[in-house]
Amino acid sequence: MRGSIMEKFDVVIIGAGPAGLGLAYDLKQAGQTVAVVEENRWGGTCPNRGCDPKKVLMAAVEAKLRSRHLVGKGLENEPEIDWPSLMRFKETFTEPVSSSSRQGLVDAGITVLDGHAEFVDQHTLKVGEQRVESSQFVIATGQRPGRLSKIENEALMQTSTDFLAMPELPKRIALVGGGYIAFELAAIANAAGAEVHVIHHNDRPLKQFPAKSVKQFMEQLTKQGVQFHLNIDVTAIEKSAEGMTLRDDHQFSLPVDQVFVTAGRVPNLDTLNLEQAGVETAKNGIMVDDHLKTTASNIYAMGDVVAKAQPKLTPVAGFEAQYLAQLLTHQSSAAIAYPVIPTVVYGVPQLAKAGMEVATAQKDSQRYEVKDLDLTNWFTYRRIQDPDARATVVVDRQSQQVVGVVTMSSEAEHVINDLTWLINHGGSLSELQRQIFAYPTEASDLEYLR
Ligand SMILES: Cc1cc2nc3c(=O)[nH]c(=O)nc-3n(C[C@H](O)[C@H](O)[C@H](O)COP(=O)(O)OP(=O)(O)OC[C@H]3O[C@@H](n4cnc5c(N)ncnc54)[C@H](O)[C@@H]3O)c2cc1C
Ligand SMILES: NC(=O)c1ccc[n+]([C@@H]2O[C@H](COP(=O)([O-])OP(=O)(O)OC[C@H]3O[C@@H](n4cnc5c(N)ncnc54)[C@H](O)[C@@H]3O)[C@@H](O)[C@H]2O)c1
Repeated sequence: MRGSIMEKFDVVIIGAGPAGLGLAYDLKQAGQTVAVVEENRWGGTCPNRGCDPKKVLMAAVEAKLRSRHLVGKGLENEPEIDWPSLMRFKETFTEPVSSSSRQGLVDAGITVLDGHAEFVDQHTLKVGEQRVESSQFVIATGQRPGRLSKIENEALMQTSTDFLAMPELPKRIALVGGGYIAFELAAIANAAGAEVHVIHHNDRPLKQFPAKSVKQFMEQLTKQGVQFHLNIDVTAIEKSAEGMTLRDDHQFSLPVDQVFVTAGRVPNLDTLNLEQAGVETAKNGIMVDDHLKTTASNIYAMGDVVAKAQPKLTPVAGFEAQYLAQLLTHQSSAAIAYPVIPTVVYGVPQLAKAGMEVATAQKDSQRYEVKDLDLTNWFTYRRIQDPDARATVVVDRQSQQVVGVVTMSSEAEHVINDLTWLINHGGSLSELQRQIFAYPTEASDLEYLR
């Protein structure tokens, strides 16, 4: 059966995550006819099973660990995390997301299509039994957790989505793969009382950050109780009466109750029938040019599904949506130009970075100065008794502009936003001394970054 054909749209967006939703509203406001297709929860990864629920759980972790640092210094006890109650609190955020995201589109006059989208040809999409025609398409289908198919009984491994919806906290947890997600989920489960193991296949977990900073970060998490197992290639999971045991091909054997795969995410492109539309892909996503156009002239892609050098994050997806809104409404024809993008690994402490890699600066020491600062005794960090607070700042010797930062502390999310703003505005460290920041805060401390 050919299926019914809907009206022809100006733009059809596939995927209702932060990228898809942002673009849909902007195009509609500019007078275009727009449809959005979603096969799962409206709102996408970030508010349903990513950033937002994770950060809600992190609020309890922050309260607990920050209290721990002040026991005997004004506080008597460290609070305990009640997992079921924390999850109920999290659900007050996640539960309404899908229906309110969908309804928001309907209220704005945007057509919503529930179901899996796949291309029939360059101008036609199939959503269930419906065929949808459009002048232009935008693919914003995001990523999903990658699997480790070579591991025996791999199906026993759960994903970050399962973790963020766990009604009960298992006693012993293993996370296989040491990236952003593993470190954050480890910090949460450990603070909530589980025995937590992070297993990584080489000696460079969190490889996006300098090895020295990752070592300092791991030392903090190890002191809290997280157990790291480096250079271990898990090859099998055996189910037993007590739970399950992870093994490698050598001596490694680890009994746990639940295992999560945290070994990277893969782009959602394999079931889109992209070859029918002439859209080419690379290993890490859909190939686009510097206008986010795919190899098909009327099809664009944005957000996590794109093969790109930039980190795959919500504000990057939002930035690309804003860019495409300008391009598709002919308000701009310029190539996309990303600002410096900050990233944070959440926990207590947090590890954050922005701008030039420290290793790149170290290779050109004539041009760049790398300042390594121990912030632990600065007022901000002493006040909250942060056990270890650090910053590495890269400065261009000639212009004195700050070009890169890595920082670890309980305040790192704020420090990195302040310094990313400085980097993007070509500011120097002395610029910070000419500002009046509210005192005493982490921002007013920045004048000591000399
Ligand atoms: C555990 C976790 C924590 C994270 N924490 C952070 C964080 O702290 N900060 C941060 O910036 N980023 C974080 N991220 C990343 C962030 O969630 C993503 O960068 C962001 O959601 C990308 O937005 P997107 O719109 O490109 O894709 P998504 O949000 O993934 O949305 C894509 C949508 O497309 C739908 N879809 C896919 N295929 C089809 C199809 N064929 N037909 C119809 N619909 C389809 C999907 O169901 C999904 O709803 C985290 C991710 C995870 C998993
Ligand atoms: N705070 C944040 O901003 C945040 C938080 C979570 C996720 N994210 C986004 O989601 C993305 C995916 O996160 P992620 O942690 O899944 O991926 P990741 O790419 O950050 O880390 C996965 C790690 O697993 C390792 N690995 C791969 N195969 C393995 C194996 N067989 N055994 C052990 N280790 C293995 C990889 O070497 C890699 O270091 C991030 O890159 C980021 O874009 C961002």
